[in-house]
Amino acid sequence: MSTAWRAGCPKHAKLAGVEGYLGIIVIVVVVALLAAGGLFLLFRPGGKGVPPAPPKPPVEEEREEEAVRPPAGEEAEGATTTVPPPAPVVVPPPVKPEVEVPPPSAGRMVRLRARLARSQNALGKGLLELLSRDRLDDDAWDEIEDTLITADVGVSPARAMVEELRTKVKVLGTRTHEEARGLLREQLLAQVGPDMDRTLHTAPHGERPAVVLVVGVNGTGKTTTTGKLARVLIGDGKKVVLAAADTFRAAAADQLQTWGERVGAEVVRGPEGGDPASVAFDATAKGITDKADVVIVDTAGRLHTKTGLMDELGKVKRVIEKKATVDEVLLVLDATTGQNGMRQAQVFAEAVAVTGIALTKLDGTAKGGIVISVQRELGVPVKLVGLGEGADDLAPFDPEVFVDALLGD
Ligand SMILES: Nc1nc2c(ncn2[C@@H]2O[C@H](COP(=O)(O)OP(=O)(O)OP(=O)(O)O)[C@@H](O)[C@H]2O)c(=O)[nH]1
Repeated sequence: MSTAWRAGCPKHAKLAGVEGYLGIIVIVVVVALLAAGGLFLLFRPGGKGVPPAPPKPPVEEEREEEAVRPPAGEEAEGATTTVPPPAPVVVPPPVKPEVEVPPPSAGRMVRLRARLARSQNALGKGLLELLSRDRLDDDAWDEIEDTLITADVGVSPARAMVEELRTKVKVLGTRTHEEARGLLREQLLAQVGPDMDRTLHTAPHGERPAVVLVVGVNGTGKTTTTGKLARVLIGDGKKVVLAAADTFRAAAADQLQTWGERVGAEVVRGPEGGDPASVAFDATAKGITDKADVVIVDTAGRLHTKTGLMDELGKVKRVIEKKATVDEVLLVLDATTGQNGMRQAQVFAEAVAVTGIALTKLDGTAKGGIVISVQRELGVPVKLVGLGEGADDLAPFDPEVFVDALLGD
């Protein structure tokens, strides 16, 4: 039945009216349901209206991600997120080694006297024991002489000492331990030479610094002594420039550089294998410009031929003397090398006019007598002694403190 037909019949017209109402109600309900659904979707917790709080990944992960994030230019094409520019990299300023203020040198040997314990036992105590005997026959005197020779005193100084002691003991007759000690002290001191001039000449000459040339065989402690000496002088209030003129070994220059940085001394160095004289010249010039008090020149200690050595050290000295005066030529000698070391030292002494000896490693030998023999053979005073590997283990040599340390209290 068509709709036109239903409208024509009254029953059907009533029915059509009811159907119309129902349709409207259905439409209203559907619309209401749709509206409610939409509102629900819009306002449900976490819905589009309230942006979800960004998930908080663990802090560690975030850092890792940052670490691998490529630089802005390398971002993948098409990426829409804007990455903040990388934070500027802060490069910490180079750490300057702390400059140490060394203690002044006065009284150092007294502080270090315990380091002579080895020599004390072998030389001092041994001799004192022999000399304190009631009866001193020829054998006892021979033993005294042997003890002196074994301790590197040297044959002729040992004989001279025994002769003197024999005469004194005869006059004195029986002696107490104290008297024997007094006798020995007097004799040892006479041999060490209490009146020798041991001044280290480091006073500047007007505008020009004093120059100290350090020579000696490699391994004797030359570079270490140069560094320690710089500390001694700086501790005494002087301004120091160091010259790394041992250009044959880069390690020697590095070692000196480290010393310089620690104590606050400028270090002048040249290219490896370069001319040592040119480094010495530059350092002297720097000493003048910087108004330094002292320039210390660490030279190479290659023991080739005497002529070669003479030429090399002679040139270094001549070149320095174009600008200043060489006030000291310090020969570094290792006390533990005995007669062999002495022969090598002699070659240096013949090549250059040595003015003083720095006797190193005196703490490592029982043969303290080397102080006596080296002065006698080279004819120059021991001015400095090395009594350990520490930075402040170099002391101006003091004969009385030395002899007292040998004999013990
Ligand atoms: N026990 C002791 N060791 C010392 C003393 N002086 C130096 N030394 C040590 O001796 C060694 C050699 O010292 P260096 O200064 O390198 O010797 P060098 O003569 O300059 O030798 P090169 O650098 O090869 O030219 C180092 O280990 C020093 O620490 C000292 O008085 N006592």
